[in-house]
Amino acid sequence: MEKKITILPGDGIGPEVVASAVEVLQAIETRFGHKFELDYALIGGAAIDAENNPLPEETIAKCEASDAVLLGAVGGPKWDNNPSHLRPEKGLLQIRKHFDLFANLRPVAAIPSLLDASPLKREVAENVDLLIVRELTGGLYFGEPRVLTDEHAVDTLAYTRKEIERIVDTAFNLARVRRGKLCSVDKANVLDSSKLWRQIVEEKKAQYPDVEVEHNLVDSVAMKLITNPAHYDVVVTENMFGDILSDEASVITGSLGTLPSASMRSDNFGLYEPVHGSAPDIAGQEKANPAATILSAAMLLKYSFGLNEEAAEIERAVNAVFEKGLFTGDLAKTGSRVLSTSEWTKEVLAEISTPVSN
Ligand SMILES: NC(=O)C1=CN([C@@H]2O[C@H](COP(=O)(O)OP(=O)(O)OC[C@H]3O[C@@H](n4cnc5c(N)ncnc54)[C@H](O)[C@@H]3O)[C@@H](O)[C@H]2O)C=CC1
Ligand SMILES: CC(C)CC(=O)C(=O)O
Ligand SMILES: [Mg+2]
Repeated sequence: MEKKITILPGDGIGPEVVASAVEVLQAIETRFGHKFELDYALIGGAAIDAENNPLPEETIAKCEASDAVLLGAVGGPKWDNNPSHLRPEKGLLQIRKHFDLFANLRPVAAIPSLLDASPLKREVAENVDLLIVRELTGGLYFGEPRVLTDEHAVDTLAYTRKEIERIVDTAFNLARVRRGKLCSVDKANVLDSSKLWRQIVEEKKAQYPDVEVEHNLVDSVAMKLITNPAHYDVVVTENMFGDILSDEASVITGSLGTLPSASMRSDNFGLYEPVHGSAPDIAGQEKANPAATILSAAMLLKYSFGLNEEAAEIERAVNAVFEKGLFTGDLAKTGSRVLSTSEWTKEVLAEISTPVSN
């Protein structure tokens, strides 16, 4: 198969974890005989420094000419005091909006060999297999008006019926091919946008009689997600609620460095990125865990290219390295050996180039 992928390394640990994922994609090319044409472009702080624009036209053009996009992360203290139109995060929000990537899929599954790394008790973390479906192009991160003066600031949480319907349909369809359970998360006791959200989920229920639906308020979900995460199958929610809950869910696997994501629209085009940010505290030190980005590349192969066997091979290789007890610093136990980003990546590459013996 011949495909074009735009690579957006971004800032902080972004370039480090993306380099790992690119090596893994190249190993998959070799092993399975595909051709992935990779084209690099700027986003975030790196793009502000080079072009004074967090999302240059050239980056958009390259992504438009590709079949999928792989992104690292954006942001860092260097740009923290920039005006909002020159913030690295603005570039990320803009690219999601430009490509109408309304469905952010964030799977969180317990990894047996990491159960000791999780701060949760083994019996709480094991058997977790949930999918957060986060609305990504509306809600609090995009609503107008926005105002910022020294005396007054406004953010707006707004949704149209169409925006809610399409993310809710996506979540119902994912629930029916998983375990048939959907939890819609809102704040309908306070927010009118949540009242409409809940009403639409109720209306849609009849179209999906095979899916069991519950409504939960976001504050109690924040508690239940770490006291009883195995309760959840598919969780659908507003943009910022999903952002917060998915970082929280990283305690289930023990590190943000393990959680991948896919940002999709209705066709096969997608942008794939780890759930974590640019981690300035460990950037440039070879400390980052590249698993989340490597697993995001696996999601890319599966969702955008339909390469299920290749994606499964990446997941197998990552799990095999964990099972050998090989970890970067975020997951290593006190006193045990810590692998650098590139050492850990080499272990994954060795797994992929060694066909499994049965
Ligand atoms: N998608 C994106 O590009 C995102 C960008 N950001 C930006 O990133 C910057 C830093 O934000 P933070 O709140 O610190 O969140 P963060 O996710 O970058 O880091 C939070 C903590 O997790 C650790 N961590 C994150 N990824 C890791 C990995 N792969 N391996 C090992 N440890 C890892 C970091 O070292 C840090 O202690 C900010 O500028 C923020 O705006 C934050 C979230 C998402
Ligand atoms: C710019 C932010 C919304 C990025 C973020 O935290 C995320 O998408 O997880
Ligand atoms: Mg986030």
